[in-house]
Amino acid sequence: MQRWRIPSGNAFGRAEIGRPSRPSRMLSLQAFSKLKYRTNIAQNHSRKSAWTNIDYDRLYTQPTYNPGRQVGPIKLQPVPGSGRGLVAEREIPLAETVLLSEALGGALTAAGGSELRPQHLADHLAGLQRAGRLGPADRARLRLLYDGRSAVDSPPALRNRLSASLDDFKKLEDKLRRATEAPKKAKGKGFGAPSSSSTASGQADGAAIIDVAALGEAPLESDELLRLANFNSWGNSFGELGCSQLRKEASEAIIGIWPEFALMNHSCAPNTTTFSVGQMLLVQAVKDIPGGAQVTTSYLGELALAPLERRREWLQGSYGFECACERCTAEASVPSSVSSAVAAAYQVASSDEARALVGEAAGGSDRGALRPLESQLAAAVERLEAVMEDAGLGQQLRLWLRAAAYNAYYTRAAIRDLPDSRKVEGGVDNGGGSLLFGRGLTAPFSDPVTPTELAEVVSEVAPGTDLHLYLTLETLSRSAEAYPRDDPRVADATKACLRAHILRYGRTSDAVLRELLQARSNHPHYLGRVSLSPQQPHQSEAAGSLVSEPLFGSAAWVAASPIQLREAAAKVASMKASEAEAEAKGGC
Ligand SMILES: C[S@@+](CC[C@H](N)C(=O)[O-])C[C@H]1O[C@@H](n2cnc3c(N)ncnc32)[C@H](O)[C@@H]1O
Repeated sequence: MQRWRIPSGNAFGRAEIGRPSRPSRMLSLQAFSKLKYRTNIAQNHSRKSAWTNIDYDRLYTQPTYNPGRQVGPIKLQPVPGSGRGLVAEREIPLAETVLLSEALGGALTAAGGSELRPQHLADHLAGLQRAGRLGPADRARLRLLYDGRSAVDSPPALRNRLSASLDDFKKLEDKLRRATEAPKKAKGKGFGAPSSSSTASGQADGAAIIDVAALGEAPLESDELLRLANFNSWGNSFGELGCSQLRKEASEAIIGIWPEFALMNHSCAPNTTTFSVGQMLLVQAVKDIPGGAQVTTSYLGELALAPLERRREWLQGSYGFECACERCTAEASVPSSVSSAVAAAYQVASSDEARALVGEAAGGSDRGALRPLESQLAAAVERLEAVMEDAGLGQQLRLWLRAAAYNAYYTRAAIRDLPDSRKVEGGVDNGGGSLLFGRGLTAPFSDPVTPTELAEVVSEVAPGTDLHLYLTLETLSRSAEAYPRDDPRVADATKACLRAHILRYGRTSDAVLRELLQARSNHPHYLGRVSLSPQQPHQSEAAGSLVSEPLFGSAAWVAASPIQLREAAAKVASMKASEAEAEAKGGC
């Protein structure tokens, strides 16, 4: 489902990733184990027993450890307007595992950084089927998933599939095994529809029955496989950046269908995060999910940080539904002064001109060229803050709206903290006026929204995701560069960064969490993103050392988002090429 690519196009990417050569500065911070978040989560855990016996330290570090498929306290039930959805059977506390799922037929992998699309997966599954490695049980499981046809217009068999219960899913494998082992006996014993757990036999409530054997009998046609891959696949262009290093596995691109995960509906402010560990897909609760609430994921990737219209347009185009999640509904209800301020701020930061300027600055050209852009960004962000204040919006909604205009906040902060601009100002932490802002704004952290708060904005809409971890690491990098180590602002940024990692990895030990964080921060992908400064600090390191300068020593990043950075760099390259061409022509 998430087919987005944070870690991609990385010039420094390697398939095999070694261990960092020396510890990162940030990780020596004393405050680590005393963190409030960590303590809260630990208390939470001791209060409520986990439903699973997964040993997370082993899962994250040992490729041979496989706790097998685990389905948490969730059930499948009809959700008005969304077909079926997964619902918590009881409270699922923050940092608990919701699912650990195995890919149907096995996930498809490729060299790290590759872009694997649903078509690739459909071809892979077709190949498995030809080779006899996608048998009746797998085919039946696939045919229980949503394939883009609406429940209303579909034939009766499909309607049954749309209302199948998760309990049925849990027991399906057994039944399918029986059905395939003794086809004659099992034939006609169906896989039942209604959501009560008594449907395990498939004969409850007089509901129409799906013939299990028949469901898996016919081979899947290529168009059917593509539809299933389109609506149900999850993928990433790199395997989990921390785990793959600790497990000493290649961080490969991956795409697959994890059947239980494929039953999860989307929210623009989800309560879970999802990532692959080897071939398994792990879904973790990133909020306390009350019993009876829907368990949601985000299909958006980086678009979680885009305005309502863009998100809706993309979801409609990719998945065929209009999102009416809590966040979308709340954002749709704000006064037009607020929605136009969001759109304006987003537009300033996303324009081609802005990207080109930022890209040029990243390439080391004159920072002064950024001043007009920086003023525009400051004005746009301040206007948004003012109209939200005037409209008396609540804190939650303000966070969502800031997330929708995140590029503006982030680009503004990124430009402000460029090394050269600090030189112009005579030091970032002097509290003096900024030449770049020139409007009475003083120290960098005097913005209405501080960079650390900004990182927390991401945690409202993309908690525990690659995006969240990446951006909080960048924020920490910037703070560590800008302020003395014992400055409270560095401690704040550290907390935000650790919180992101804790949300993702959940019930792991401090020691392994620390290693995961360090592995991610030293990953070549991250360094690739932060190395566009003229100094290229990490390249000065001795040959053979994978990681030279830890992320936290570098403030050489400047992009509004990874995608923007990539696009900006491309734009600058093409502008330079045209200039060179024009010059060459002029010369002739
Ligand atoms: C991966 S499936 C999710 C499970 C699906 N609801 C089912 O019944 O099997 C994706 C499809 O679910 C529906 N869906 C997911 N999230 C939704 C949402 N927030 N609002 C409306 N429909 C949604 C859309 O039809 C989407 O294409």
